[in-house]
Amino acid sequence: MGTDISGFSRSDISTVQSQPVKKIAIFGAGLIGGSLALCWKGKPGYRIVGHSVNPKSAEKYVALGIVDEATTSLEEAALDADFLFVCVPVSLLNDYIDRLASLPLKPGCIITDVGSTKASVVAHAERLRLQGATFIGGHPMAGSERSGAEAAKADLFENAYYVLTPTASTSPEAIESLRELLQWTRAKVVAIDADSHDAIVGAISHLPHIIAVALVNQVASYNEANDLYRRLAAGGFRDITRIASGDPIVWRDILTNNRGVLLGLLDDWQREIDGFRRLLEAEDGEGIAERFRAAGEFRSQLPERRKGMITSLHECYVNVPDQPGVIGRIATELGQACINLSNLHIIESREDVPGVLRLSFREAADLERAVALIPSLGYEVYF
Ligand SMILES: NC(=O)c1ccc[n+]([C@@H]2O[C@H](COP(=O)([O-])OP(=O)(O)OC[C@H]3O[C@@H](n4cnc5c(N)ncnc54)[C@H](O)[C@@H]3O)[C@@H](O)[C@H]2O)c1
Ligand SMILES: O=C(O)C(=O)C[C@]1(C(=O)O)C=C[C@@H](O)C=C1
Repeated sequence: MGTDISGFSRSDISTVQSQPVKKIAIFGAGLIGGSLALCWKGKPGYRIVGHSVNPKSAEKYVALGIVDEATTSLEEAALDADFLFVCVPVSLLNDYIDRLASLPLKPGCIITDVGSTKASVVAHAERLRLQGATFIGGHPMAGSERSGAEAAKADLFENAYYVLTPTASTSPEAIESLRELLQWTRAKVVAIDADSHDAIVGAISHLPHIIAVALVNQVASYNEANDLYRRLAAGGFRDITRIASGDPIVWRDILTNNRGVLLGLLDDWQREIDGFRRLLEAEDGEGIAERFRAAGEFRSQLPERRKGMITSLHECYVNVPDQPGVIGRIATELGQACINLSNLHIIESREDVPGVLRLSFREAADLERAVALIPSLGYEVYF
């Protein structure tokens, strides 16, 4: 098995587990791969193995507590994995999928990626016709201008959308299995086709990155003659340009991969800017105000991400057998003991397989009392 670089082991979790532990392999535990790993790390029933081509990075993944084990061997990471997340820059995705496809993979395993563009990787995996494995394209619609394992955060995806791009040949069972695993990210999982994904994400993510970078570079060129540009830059400039600090390689790959979509979007952008230019030339103040009104109205309809709302809850996990009435019994016993349960979530529910319940409480005292009560009902409880 993969080299446990730090000697860290999750045997504490696996010994109390009655169901088979699922192995999740993360190829490239940077900002996105590392944040995903943290969603499952330490949760009952999962073992997270990180892969990096660089031994120092693999060591860092373990030292930062992002994964249980890490290895520089692609084969070791992939061996027996139930889920394989390819989290490297877009230009490397097809190559990783080729290499994974050439390895002895666990029958029924799911390979997915997190790339910001979907059409090319989905078409590539489709052409490859993986033996015994299913590829499902994925893209969490959350991120940051930071990069690397140090920037990874367990709550990065909370309440964000997580797009899956299955094709007509993807089995519904495989989609469901991936959806179920992604529940731990607390993202809202949606499925759309890869081409629509690239068209939409081109407009709401890739084009804004180009605009931010162009604007920063325009101002930087004025600043060469006068440092006051930089020093006076305030909230407006910072707000619109935060994303210009994104990782150059990650963004090089995204933009070149979505080139066709972006060239069309840049034509539209040029028309939009030309429209502004005409309003200014005509000194059409009302026209300008109207553009602001329309933009403000659309912007006010953007979905609000209520991040951090759920993480303030106190939670525990309970192993439950696959028997009718068990969930109701636990909820009733907690109610009778006046323990306020704020949420109950079934993490795993398949015929003949024990399930895991996630119980959430607003008050730490309620959690403590539940943890004391539940073992007396005959169920294992852990955090
Ligand atoms: N940054 C974002 O906001 C964001 C959001 C959603 C999805 N994505 C996508 O996620 C993927 C990873 O991006 P990230 O932001 O986590 O970047 P990152 O730089 O934080 O992580 C990239 C990972 O890939 C590895 N890697 C880089 N070059 C490599 C190479 N030549 N060979 C092997 N491994 C290599 C790095 O070691 C690192 O682990 C990209 O495909 C990106 O499009 C990014
Ligand atoms: O918040 C940021 O910094 C991001 O750039 C995140 C962002 C985006 O454009 O919204 C960037 C790339 C993605 O693939 C998904 C999300």
